[in-house]
Amino acid sequence: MTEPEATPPTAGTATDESPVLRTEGLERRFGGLLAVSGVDLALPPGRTLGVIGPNGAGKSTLVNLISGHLKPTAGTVHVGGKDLTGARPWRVAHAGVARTFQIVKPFRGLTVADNVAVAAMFGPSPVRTPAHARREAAQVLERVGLGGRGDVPPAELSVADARRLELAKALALRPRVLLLDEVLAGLRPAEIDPALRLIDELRRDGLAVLIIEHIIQAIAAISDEVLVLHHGTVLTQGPPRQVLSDERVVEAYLGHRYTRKNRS
Ligand SMILES: Nc1ncnc2c1ncn2[C@@H]1O[C@H](COP(=O)(O)OP(=O)(O)OP(=O)(O)O)[C@@H](O)[C@H]1O
Repeated sequence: MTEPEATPPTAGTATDESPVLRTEGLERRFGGLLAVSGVDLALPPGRTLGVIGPNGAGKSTLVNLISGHLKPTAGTVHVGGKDLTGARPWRVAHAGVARTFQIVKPFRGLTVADNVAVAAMFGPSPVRTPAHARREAAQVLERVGLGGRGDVPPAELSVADARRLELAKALALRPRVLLLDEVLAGLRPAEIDPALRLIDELRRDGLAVLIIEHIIQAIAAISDEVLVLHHGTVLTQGPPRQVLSDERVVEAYLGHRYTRKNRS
């Protein structure tokens, strides 16, 4: 019998790496409502998972269960092989998971740079001096395109810059997993492409990215896989092209206007 020809590994992909984030049977009930039910996901470093679904599908609840802002009623969350099911947010952050919030949450009394420096000081690495934290903050602000805005109060930022600050605070924690909850919301069309490029650069640097987003073209452009939530359960998961043409996804979420527009 002849041996099958070996297929060389694809450069730059991380499919063979073990997942840095894994959930199994994740569930959250609110009284009689099953907001999230039986969600299994496995996200390796250097990959982006897009999470989509109708309003109320359970997307933010899923992120809150991973980040420790909500406790699951069943199931598990592992980060880097460590069981963090039901752990508090600071423990999850120390294990390398950072997140942004749908509604931005800066410390209003601090400058933009100090908001990021505070995040840097609470990161998983050993205690840093304020001067060190400020230097890190300056680097992160540069990276997200807020280099010249460190001295202003967050209230003076535009919607796009406020979202950049939210991302900078997450990155200052030096995470391995980045959870992005609608970071593109409120951005003007011209601001979306640079934001997507930045997220993709972070993925190429080795971060595992989970992004919730309603802008389907954006999700399709940057996700390696798309997971569709519907009534709290996974309707389907797979490569963007396959998922976005799935009749069940069209029926439950996208609508036929989307498919007609994208076929023409
Ligand atoms: N703290 C809570 N208490 C009770 N019900 C909640 C709570 N948080 C969320 N829910 C309910 O759980 C379900 C899932 O909500 P979730 O916010 O996760 O949906 P979503 O997919 O993020 O929606 P959207 O796209 O509108 O942000 C909804 O029915 C919501 O009303």
